[in-house]
Amino acid sequence: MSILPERERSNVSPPLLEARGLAFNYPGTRQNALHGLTLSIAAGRKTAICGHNGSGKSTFLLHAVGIHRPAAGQLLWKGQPVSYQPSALREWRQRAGLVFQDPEHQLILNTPYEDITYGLRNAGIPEAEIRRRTGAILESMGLTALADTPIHHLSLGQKKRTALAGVLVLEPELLLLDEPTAYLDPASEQRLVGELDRIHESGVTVVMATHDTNLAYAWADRVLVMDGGRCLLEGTAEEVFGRREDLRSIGITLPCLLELWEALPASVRGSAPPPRSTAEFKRLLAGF
Ligand SMILES: Nc1ncnc2c1ncn2[C@@H]1O[C@H](COP(=O)(O)OP(=O)(O)OP(=O)(O)O)[C@@H](O)[C@H]1O
Repeated sequence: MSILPERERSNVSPPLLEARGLAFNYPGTRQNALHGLTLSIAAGRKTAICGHNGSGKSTFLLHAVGIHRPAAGQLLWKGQPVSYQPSALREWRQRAGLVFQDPEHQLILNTPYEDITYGLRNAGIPEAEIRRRTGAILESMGLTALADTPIHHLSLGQKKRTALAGVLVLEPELLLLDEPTAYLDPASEQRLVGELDRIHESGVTVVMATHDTNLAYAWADRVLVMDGGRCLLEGTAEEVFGRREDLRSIGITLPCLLELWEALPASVRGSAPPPRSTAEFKRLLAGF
């Protein structure tokens, strides 16, 4: 099956991050985790990367912050090939931050305060500035009261927010999150999505890898679909989720809202574009 990635059409400036033909396999494995992966992350947008287990989403994110290095192909940052020299890597990881799926893999110190300050100390930021930035990020993430609580006493949602704070405090241009809502209850998920929207509104480009097509459809303005280490579809949420047969053929479920919308008689749907949220759905139905 061949579904070619759609080209970025509207952006004249180069993408913030671009992967061209990346190939990668883990030591001791035969199958390529990335297999000619070509995709672009547009600056200033909210991008969701969808794909089922093992499609290569996490492996791409690890390339996006220079933790893995491709065996073939190239990564470009603002149109320039990235460098793997130690000083360039350090700078790259301040501009692009990754929040891991499991906060246990990210949080290494004893308390949120210690963990959040760790990255700033490594970056050589003066102590007064460390205190100012850490206080501000703890406040904005609702973690001030937990600043000195042992990490192992925090709930999963609090650990996830701490891991996110530790990345945000470095003021990245690009924030990447691997399955940020996994295992969160609906209220914690809603809170996290609200936080991601505020971060995006402050000018940060946000990318999340997720299995959850409902979330991707409601949240993202660009969606990429990966399968077998490649990017098969790339476009707006409407464009990508409009490719129903392509998605079904690789086992990706359509967002519930779209399924429901399509189940309505054409006379009810009229010419309105499909709703992106439950509230919008209700508003459209109330019009009939
Ligand atoms: N540390 C590792 N060692 C060996 N193989 C790995 C390792 N990590 C991932 N892989 C393999 O690489 C491929 C891509 O995995 P990856 O974790 O990138 O996919 P994913 O889309 O993020 O999956 P999931 O949604 O389950 O997290 C899979 O075949 C996986 O088994």
